[in-house]
Amino acid sequence: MMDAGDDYLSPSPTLEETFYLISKKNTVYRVKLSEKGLCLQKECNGNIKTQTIILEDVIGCRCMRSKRFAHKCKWRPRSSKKGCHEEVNENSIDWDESDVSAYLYIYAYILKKGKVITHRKRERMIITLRFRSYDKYDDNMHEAQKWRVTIKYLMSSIQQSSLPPCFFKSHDIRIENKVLVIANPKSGVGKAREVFQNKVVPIFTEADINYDLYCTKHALDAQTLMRTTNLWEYMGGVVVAGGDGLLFEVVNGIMERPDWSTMFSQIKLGIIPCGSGNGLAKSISHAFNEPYDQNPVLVSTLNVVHGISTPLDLVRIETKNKIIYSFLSIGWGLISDVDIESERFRSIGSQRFTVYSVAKLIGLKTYKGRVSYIPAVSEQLVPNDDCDTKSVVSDEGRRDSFYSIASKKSAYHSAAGSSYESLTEENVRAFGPSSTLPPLSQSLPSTWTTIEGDFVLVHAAYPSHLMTDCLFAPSAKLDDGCIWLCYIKAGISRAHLVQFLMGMSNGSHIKTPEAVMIPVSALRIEPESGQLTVDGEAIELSPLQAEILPSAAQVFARA
Ligand SMILES: Nc1ncnc2c1ncn2[C@@H]1O[C@H](COP(=O)(O)OP(=O)(O)OP(=O)(O)O)[C@@H](O)[C@H]1O
Repeated sequence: MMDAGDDYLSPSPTLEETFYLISKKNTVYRVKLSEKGLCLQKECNGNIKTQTIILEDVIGCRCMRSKRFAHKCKWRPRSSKKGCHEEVNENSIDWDESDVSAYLYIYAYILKKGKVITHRKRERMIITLRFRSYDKYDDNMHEAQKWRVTIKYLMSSIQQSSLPPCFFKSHDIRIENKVLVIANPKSGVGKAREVFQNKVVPIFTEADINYDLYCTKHALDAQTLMRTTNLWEYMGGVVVAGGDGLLFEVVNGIMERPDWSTMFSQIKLGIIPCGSGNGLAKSISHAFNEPYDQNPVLVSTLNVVHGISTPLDLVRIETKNKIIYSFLSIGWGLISDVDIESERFRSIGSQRFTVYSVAKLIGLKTYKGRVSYIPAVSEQLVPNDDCDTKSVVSDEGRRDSFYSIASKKSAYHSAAGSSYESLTEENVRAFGPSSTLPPLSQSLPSTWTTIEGDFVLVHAAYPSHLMTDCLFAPSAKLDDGCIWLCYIKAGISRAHLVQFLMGMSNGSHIKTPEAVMIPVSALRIEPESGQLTVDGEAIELSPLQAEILPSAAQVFARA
C-alpha cells in the first residue's frame, strides 16, 4: 500500500537504471523495474547474467541514508547476510553528511528449489540500490523514492486485482490497511507471542504492515473480541498467531455479529501457525504448492503481507443445542477418540497420535449409529491417489489444558481495548446463515443416502489437512464446496486399520479397501454412543447435521 507521503511522486510504469560497483570497475548492473518484477542484469567483461525477482516475491522496500563514519563501501545486490555498509533511516540525525547517496532496500523472499521437493524453501533477499547521480542528497533521495513508490504501486496493483469489487466501497470509519493480530499465549508449546515478536514482526516491518496485537487472556476471549470490536478498523485482515482452535473462535465470533455477512465478505482471515495441529495453515500452503514444512511461520506470514486472499468454505453444524461454524473437520469414532484421549500425552509431541492409535487398536471399539449424506454433484470431485511422501502418522490435536496467562513482555499491547461494547453473555446469539436442511428432529427425504450399523470411524474434513502431517482429504480444495466424508464400518481387519492410520500422513489411507471417502454437500450423524469432535474439539454427544457454506470466508494465501 502507498503512504500518504507518496503523493508528491507519481509511479512510473517502468524504471530502468544502470549501477556500478566501486570496487569492480568492469562490472555493471542494469536494473529494470516493470510489472513483471525486478530484472537484475549483471555484466562483467562481456558476460551477462540475469536474475528476475518477481513482484509476488517482493514484500516491501524502504529508503535509507548512509550512517555517519560508516565504511565507504561498494554497493551491490546482495543477500541479507553479506552486508557491506551501514545505513540509517532517512529521518535520523546520525547520517553521514559527506555521503549524498540515497539507498533503496528491497525486501524479497524468493523460492529456492531443492533437489527434492520437500527441500524447497523461501529465503530472504535484500537488494540494495545506491542512488548518487546527483550532487545533492535530496535529489538522490527523490530518485530512490521514485523507485520505492513505483515498487509499492506495482505491488498494490497485484493485491487489488485479487480483491472483490466490494472491497473498495467507501465507509467513513474503515481503516483499509490495518491488521488485527490475535495471539494465544497458550497455543501449542506456549510460544505464540515469542514467535510473533521474533519471526513475524520483522517481516511485518519490512512490509510496512500496520497492526494491532491482542493477546488472549482465556478461552473464548478471541470469540468475544470478534463479536464486540469495531472490525471496520481492521480491513487489512484478522490474523491469529495460534492454532486452529483460535481461528475457530474468530470464525464463530464473527458469526455472532449481526453484520456477519458483510464482515466475512470484507475481512480476510489469516493464520500464523503456532498451535499443535495447524491443519488449516498447512492446507492453505498445500493448495498453492508453497514450501510450508521448512518454515511454516515464514510462509504463512508471507501470505499475510502479500494481502491476497482466496475463498474458504465454511460448514454450518447444528446439534441439539447449538449452531457451530467450522472450517476443518467433524469426527465420530476412532480418530475423535484418539484426538481427545491422547491429549494427556501431549508432552510426547506428534508421536502421541501414533502411540495412542496403536493402543486403541488393542481394545478396538465400534459405535452404533446412522450416517446420512447428500453426495456433492461435480464430475471433478473424485478421491484421488495423490499422496505425500512422508510416512509418519501424527496427531497434535487441541485441548484446553492451559495454565498461567501472565505476559512477560511489556512490548505487547492489546488492540482496541476501549472499543468493547457492553454486550453481556445473555445477549449473545449466533447470527450467520440459516439452514437449508430439514430440521434435525425430522426424518430425512429419500434424496439422502443413509448407512446404518456399527462404525469404527466416521470423519469428515473440508480442507486437505487435519494437521500438519495428516493429509486426510487429498483431493480437497479450499473452496470446492465439499465435505469429504470418510467412514469405516465394523469388520475391518487390524492390519488394514493400521494401514489406514499410517497412510493418513500422506493420503494413501483412502486406498484401504474398507475405507469409503465420498464428497458430500451435507451430512447427518446420529450416534448412539462415542465422542464427537468439531475442528478437533469435543462437543456434546447428540445428533448432528452439517452443510457446506461454499466460499463463505476468505483467507490470506499466495493465490
Ligand atoms: N489465553 C488463553 N488461555 C487459555 N486458553 C486459551 C487462551 N486463548 C485461547 N485459548 C483456548 O485455547 C484453545 C487452543 O488454542 P489454539 O488452537 O490456539 O492452540 P492449539 O490447540 O495448540 O492448536 P491447534 O488448534 O492447531 O491444535 C482454543 O480453543 C482457545 O479456546
